[in-house]
Amino acid sequence: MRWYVTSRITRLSAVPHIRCRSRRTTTTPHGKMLGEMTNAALVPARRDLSDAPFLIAAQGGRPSRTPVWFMRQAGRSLPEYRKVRAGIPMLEACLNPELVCEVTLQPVRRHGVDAAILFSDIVVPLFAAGVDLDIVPGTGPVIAQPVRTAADVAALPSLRDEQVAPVAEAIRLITAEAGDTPLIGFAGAPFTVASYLVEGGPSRNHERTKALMHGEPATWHALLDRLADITLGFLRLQIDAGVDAVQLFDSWAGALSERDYREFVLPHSAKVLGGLADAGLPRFHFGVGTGELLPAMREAGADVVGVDWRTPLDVAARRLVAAAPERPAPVVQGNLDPAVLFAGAPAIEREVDRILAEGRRTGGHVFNLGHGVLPDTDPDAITRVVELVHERGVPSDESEETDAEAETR
Ligand SMILES: Cc1c2[nH]c(c1CCC(=O)O)Cc1[nH]c(c(CCC(=O)O)c1C)Cc1[nH]c(c(CCC(=O)O)c1C)Cc1[nH]c(c(C)c1CCC(=O)O)C2
Repeated sequence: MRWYVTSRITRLSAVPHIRCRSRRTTTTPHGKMLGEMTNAALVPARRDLSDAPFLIAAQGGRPSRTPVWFMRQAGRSLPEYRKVRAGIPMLEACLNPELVCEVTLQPVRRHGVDAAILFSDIVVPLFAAGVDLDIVPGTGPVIAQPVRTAADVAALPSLRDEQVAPVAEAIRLITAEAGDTPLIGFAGAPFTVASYLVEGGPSRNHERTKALMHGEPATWHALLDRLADITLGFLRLQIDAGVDAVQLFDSWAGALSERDYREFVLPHSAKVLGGLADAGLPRFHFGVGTGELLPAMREAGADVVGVDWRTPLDVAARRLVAAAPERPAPVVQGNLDPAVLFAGAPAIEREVDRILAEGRRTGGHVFNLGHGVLPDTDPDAITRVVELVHERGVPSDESEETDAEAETR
């Protein structure tokens, strides 16, 4: 039981720079909050966002402008984030609805991005389920007792909805405040979450993870199956609470060969993404260094494939078309190198123009970085990218055939 989360909410309500206010009795224990939430009368109607460029592009339509948002847009690059987070541990922040709402909306207010992404972390559902872990500043998630045996896997707790009720509450606050800006929900994919659980923390080579995968495949598949269930449940809760799209982060999948990805990872990510198909929301799927995996990641059930800066967007689109010529032209997301934001205005303009041109030769483009915003990034550089994308990312000319369309002909 982590009642401190709710008691902290009460204190935060008195802090003037938090704009998001819960109208619910925030001191209510989680169990009671769930009781209230499952009452259909309290669930707000989903917003009509049919004109939102982000959702139109994600569905392969032609938006009025190229939509843009940034992975890790909420976070340490923003002084207003550092101010509200001061003294509050990361996981505690992620389970505080008012704070989550505030931090999620900060980059929307400042930069004018076309989508908000829920402020959370890939280990939040594990933490909420009772796994002993922490997010250590400058390091990332650290697991007290790494999961390495069949007995460890069997001992993993399941996730009950009431344990992440503060996340659902945060989503309701955000969607009430966000006007016509779509909200992206997210979760870590089974492989990337497993990597933290097995290694015990961040890892360069993922050697223990790969040892389990190859050495004890039955234990590996049991672990990923458990994680797929937790991830699917967490994303379903987010969808029920009102998110407008979801992104599955398989950040470290690029460490795998395509063969290993297909055998050891794809079926479990497909369980998650396939399990959300009936919701009818765009599903984004992203990893770093995944140039060789893009078709397999799409096959796992992605509507939009995220691409890091190593693979040009038009090349990515051609690979996706070649692998699945019968499918609609692929929609891609990306892929400005986050380090370019440190390179000054001329370099930023040049790179934005190049990426917009490459994005026109795909079935649809959602502008983003190739990975998350780095903590020391100048926020003005981010705002400038948004302005440039909105000014120059005109919709592709209807008469102009994209490379992807030409290949599908
Ligand atoms: C691998 C991964 C993690 N977390 C996440 C991933 C997948 C995405 C990716 O590849 O970047 C997902 C994540 N984590 C966070 C978000 C926020 C939403 C957004 O604005 O995109 C998202 C989408 C907040 C966060 N998650 C974390 C922070 C920093 C903590 C802080 O501000 O104190 C934020 C804003 C902590 C975290 N959590 C994790 C790392 C590597 C770190 C950074 C550690 C550090 O450098 O301090 C694990």
